[in-house]
Amino acid sequence: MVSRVSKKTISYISQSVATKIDDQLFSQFGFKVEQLMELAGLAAAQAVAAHYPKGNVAVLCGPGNNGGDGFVCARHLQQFGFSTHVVYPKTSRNKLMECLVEQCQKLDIPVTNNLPDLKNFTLIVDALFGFSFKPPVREPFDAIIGSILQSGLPVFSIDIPSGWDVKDGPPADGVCIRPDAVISLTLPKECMRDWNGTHFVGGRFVPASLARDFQLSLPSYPSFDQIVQLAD
Ligand SMILES: NC(=O)C1=CN([C@@H]2O[C@H](COP(=O)(O)OP(=O)(O)OC[C@H]3O[C@@H](n4cnc5c(N)ncnc54)[C@H](O)[C@@H]3O)[C@@H](O)[C@H]2O)[C@H](O)CC1
Ligand SMILES: [K+]
Repeated sequence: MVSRVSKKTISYISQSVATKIDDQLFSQFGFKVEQLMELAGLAAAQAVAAHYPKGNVAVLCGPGNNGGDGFVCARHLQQFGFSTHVVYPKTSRNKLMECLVEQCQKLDIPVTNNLPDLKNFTLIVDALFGFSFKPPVREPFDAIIGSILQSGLPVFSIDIPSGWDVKDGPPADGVCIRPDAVISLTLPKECMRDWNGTHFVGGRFVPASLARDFQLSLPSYPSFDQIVQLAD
């Protein structure tokens, strides 16, 4: 059972604060992106495993670090006994992403540019875009999101439902993910203020001094838990 934390006790942060926190974690606190991505992806996998029965999961991975979280999540879900398939429409030439692809392939997790036939899947994990998304969705992602909406499958979004404006949330008429559940990393972004669906928080790595500097109210994680679930 994942511990509950009231949404009223934690901060909601802007795109620029989220970016500055990341920059400080790397430049002032000695972290490598791989370390934070591994913790973020593991937290996402734990939230999926807590909320859904084992099944056949298609993990949509975008070209940035949100996509990186998705690769890590797919790998951990496979270890947890889920069957996972990564959809990676736009290959990044950066070394970290190449290693993440190889790690999944060596675990016999298929990594394809295109969507597989979704009729045999039970869940979609959305790791297309996170807090650096700038609307509107550009191709080929618009068609992919359209297919996901048509599939009717439940979607679990990592950090931000893809296609949502990081501040203002879902576009009135644009293509975007309509999630069943979300995990916010570090803290929820502003677009999540009015979200009343299932909402986890993970990313238990922010040093207390950084939280003080940014006046962040972080969730109080119990014991050695890596995720909490928000309640009213
Ligand atoms: N401290 C933390 O919480 C950590 C969070 N992590 C994850 O990192 C993402 C943010 O990653 P970033 O690389 O900055 O950007 P994104 O992955 O959000 O997306 C950028 C990527 O997407 C392309 N893009 C942007 N807008 C569009 C568009 N309209 N259409 C198509 N493509 C678009 C852009 O070109 C980039 O390539 C955060 O959300 C967390 O998930 C870290 O893993 C660790 C620390
Ligand atoms: K996402």
